[in-house]
Amino acid sequence: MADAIDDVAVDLGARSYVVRVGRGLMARAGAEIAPLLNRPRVAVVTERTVADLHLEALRAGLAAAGIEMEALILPPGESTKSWPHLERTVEWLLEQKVERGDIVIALGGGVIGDLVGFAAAILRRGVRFVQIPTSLLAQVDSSVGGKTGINSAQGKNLIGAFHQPSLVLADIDVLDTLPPRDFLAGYGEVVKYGLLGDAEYFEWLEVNGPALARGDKGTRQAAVRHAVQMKADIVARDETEQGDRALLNLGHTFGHALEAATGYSDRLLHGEGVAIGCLLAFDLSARMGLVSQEAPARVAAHLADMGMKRSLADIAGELPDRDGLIALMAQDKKVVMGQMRFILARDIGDSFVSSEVSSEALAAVLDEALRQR
Ligand SMILES: NC(=O)c1ccc[n+]([C@@H]2O[C@H](COP(=O)([O-])OP(=O)(O)OC[C@H]3O[C@@H](n4cnc5c(N)ncnc54)[C@H](O)[C@@H]3O)[C@@H](O)[C@H]2O)c1
Ligand SMILES: O=C(O)C(=O)C[C@@H](O)[C@H](O)[C@H](O)COP(=O)(O)O
Ligand SMILES: [Zn+2]
Repeated sequence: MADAIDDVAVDLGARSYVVRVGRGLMARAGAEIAPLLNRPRVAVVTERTVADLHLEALRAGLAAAGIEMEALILPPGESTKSWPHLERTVEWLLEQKVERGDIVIALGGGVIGDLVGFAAAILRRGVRFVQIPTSLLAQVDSSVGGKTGINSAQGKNLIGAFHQPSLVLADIDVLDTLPPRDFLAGYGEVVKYGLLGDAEYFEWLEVNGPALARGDKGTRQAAVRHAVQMKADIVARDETEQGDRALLNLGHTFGHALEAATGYSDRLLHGEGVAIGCLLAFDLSARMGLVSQEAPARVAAHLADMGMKRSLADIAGELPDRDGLIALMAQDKKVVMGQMRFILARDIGDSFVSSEVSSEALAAVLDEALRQR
């Protein structure tokens, strides 16, 4: 069923595009994408879980506008964001004779969006692509803003490019099939928006998070639209992260190190690492006297209410020691002249980028977090 669609513009001059958020967009995908096409065919890259649930709906939506599609189906999971699958994707797109004027479609969560966006960025030195995000995380975050790439054993997303999509179709109905764990991981990024720059949104989430988790469609559409609007505003100000965009990295210096430490496996999903990392960033800010102790307590209480992972104790198996974690954090892309930069908080909804983090405070926060395991 097609209800009202919310359009969020990402204003980037010649690279501007629209993020459409609403119900029934998959069935209308052909009509939405047709104006971008030079010829009525597209190449779709997806993964097995999403393909089994949603690929035929996309095929039908495209066929309704006379558009043919070929599909490549990759394995699901974070380890797909890697050189072997990038190579396979690029070679397949070349076999399909995808031309510079064609459109590639990324149908899936953030793993597929990041991988396929990067493949599109390097294919014939750049072809256009459309994001059809199917996870909560991908709808509120990864499908917007043009960060694309793959992981390295050295660290998260260390190989990639900025390559903006030409259109994003966030059909909120596809989230009906998302497993609870993946919903909560995506919710980690949702909460991040409130924490980094919008205390009212955080308050709204404290009230409405449970309805969102229960699948209420009005709440879902409002939550996704607001997050996308926040991201669009930040990206429009700072497309390539020279300044403000780094705020979107709240929790990620910790989270990415934990993902590398757990081998990009399902021991820790990206959004879970972000939620744990946000709380660690608030703990660090409190230890540095930047924010009151009540703030991290309130963040922890909301994560607990939602049944989310929130501490290192929630990660199964071995973790590196404090220095091992700091070594992983030192590969972060925000490092400047060897100095780590963190997103810290003055309050809920008031974060900032800082290179002035005392190594004693960082060590103390990590020691405390590791002691709780
Ligand atoms: N580019 C960016 O700005 C950006 C932002 C945030 C995160 N990311 C990246 O996104 C990735 C995480 O994204 P994710 O959480 O979507 O992971 P994901 O793509 O692995 O999807 C999560 C899980 O949900 C399943 N799934 C997806 N859609 C489904 C649906 N509709 N129904 C049932 N199952 C479904 C997938 O098969 C997978 O098992 C990480 O690699 C992270 O680094 C990128
Ligand atoms: O879009 C951004 O900018 C973000 O930082 C969003 C993050 O949620 C996302 O995980 C991003 O991929 C992290 O970027 P990275 O530059 O730290 O790899
Ligand atoms: Zn993220």
